[in-house]
Formats: sequence, structure tokens, C-alpha cells
Amino acid sequence: MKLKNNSIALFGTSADPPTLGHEALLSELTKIFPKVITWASDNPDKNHQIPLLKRTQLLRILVKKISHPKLELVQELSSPRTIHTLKKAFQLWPEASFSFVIGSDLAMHVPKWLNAKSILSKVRIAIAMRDGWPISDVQLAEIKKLGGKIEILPFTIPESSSSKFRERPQKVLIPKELVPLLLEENLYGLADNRK
Ligand SMILES: Nc1ncnc2c1ncn2[C@@H]1O[C@H](COP(=O)(O)OP(=O)(O)OP(=O)(O)O)[C@@H](O)[C@H]1O
Ligand SMILES: O=C(O)c1ccc[n+]([C@@H]2O[C@H](COP(=O)([O-])O)[C@@H](O)[C@H]2O)c1
Repeated sequence: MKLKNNSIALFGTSADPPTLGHEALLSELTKIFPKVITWASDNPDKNHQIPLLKRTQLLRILVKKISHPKLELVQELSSPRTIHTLKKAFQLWPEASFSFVIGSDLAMHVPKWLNAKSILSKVRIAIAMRDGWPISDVQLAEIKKLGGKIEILPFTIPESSSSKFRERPQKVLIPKELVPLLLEENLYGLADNRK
């Protein structure tokens, strides 16, 4: 992958909660991009289990754990709609070239996002292959048809998801640094399910 010095990877997540998959993805991105920006957001298509403020707190703990000079949490980018996130990103870094990072499970959804065509004219879509979620040529063609440019990231993230943790909260599914806050506030019922 050829990247310019002004490349920025943008990675939004509902972080409900952040998982080992989010940790692996953020760490891999720091090996490739000169700058990696993350934030926690609400997703218009999902019901979140805990408030955005708490999810942001959890993501902040994860970013601190990774503690990489290229990685930063910029919560002001948070919006349920990517088009609004991008407007803020262009204000903050007017000279940057952006890659909007998604897992391969989201490839089929991007063409349905609000103002998808406008989003795809502003940023490249960088796809992280998610174990169990292959992408088809049809999905790629749908994005390209709307003018999108696609980068397939050169790594695969092991199977892991927030919903799996929410269904059955287990410490082994999340970064261990999140556990104290989850127990303290009994988020996701982890304190009732001490494994
Ligand atoms: N294990 C993973 N591998 C690759 N991409 C991932 C992984 N987990 C999350 N992502 C990507 O990170 C972004 C944010 O995902 P999100 O925070 O919704 O996690 P999730 O595990 O998919 O959540 P949920 O299970 O609640 O749907 C999405 O682009 C998603 O595709
Ligand atoms: O813009 C949209 O219409 C849109 C709809 C659903 C999701 N997104 C974005 O997709 C990213 C991942 O969302 P999620 O909930 O899978 O973590 C996050 O940055 C969201 O803001 C964007």
C-alpha cells in the first residue's frame, strides 16, 4: 500500500464495548498510516446498550493502553452520520488525504449510508478483512459504481465482536484494561457474570 505523508486513517466505532478486535485493528493501522484517528459514535441502525459517554470512556482506556504516538481519540468527530464526521475532519486537517476504515462486514452497507456518493468522493474506503466476512466483487462494484476508491488493508483481524460480548459478557473477549470500569459500574452485567 502506497500512502502519502499526509494520510490519515479515520476509524469510528460504536465501542459497545471495544473488543480485542478493535484493539488489533487500531494497532495494525498504526503500523501503516502516519496518523490514526478514532472516536466512539452512535449508529442510527443500532440500539446501543450503554450511553455514548461510557462507550467513549472505554475507547479512551483502550487508546491509552495502545499508547502509540500515531494514534489519537478525537471525540469531536463523533456523529451517527459519516458525512458529518468528514465535514469536521476536513476542518481539522484541511491538507490531509483520508482513508475511512471499515471492517469487511460493513462493505455492503456503505452504499446505503446518508450521502454515500458525496462520502465516496471525499475519502478512500479502507477495508479491514474481518474473519468470517469475505467481501464479494458485487459489494466492491457497488461502492465503485458510486465513485468510491477502495483499499484492502494488508492484514486480517481475528474473529471478535461487541455483540458476542453483550450476549455473554466474558473478560477474555475484551482488553483487560476495560475490566475495572465495567466491574465498578456493572456495565453489561459483567459483575454478575464473573468469568
Ligand atoms: N474483529 C473485527 N475485525 C475487523 N473489523 C472489525 C472487527 N470488529 C469491529 N470491526 C469494524 O470496526 C468498526 C466498528 O465496529 P463496531 O464497533 O460496530 O463493532 P462490532 O463488533 O461490529 O459491533 P456489534 O457486534 O455490536 O455489531 C466496523 O467498521 C466493523 O466492521
Ligand atoms: O453515515 C451513515 O449513514 C452511517 C450509518 C451507519 C454507520 N456509519 C458509520 O460506520 C462506522 C462504524 O459503525 P459501527 O456502528 O459499526 O461501529 C461509524 O463511523 C459510523 O458512524 C455511518
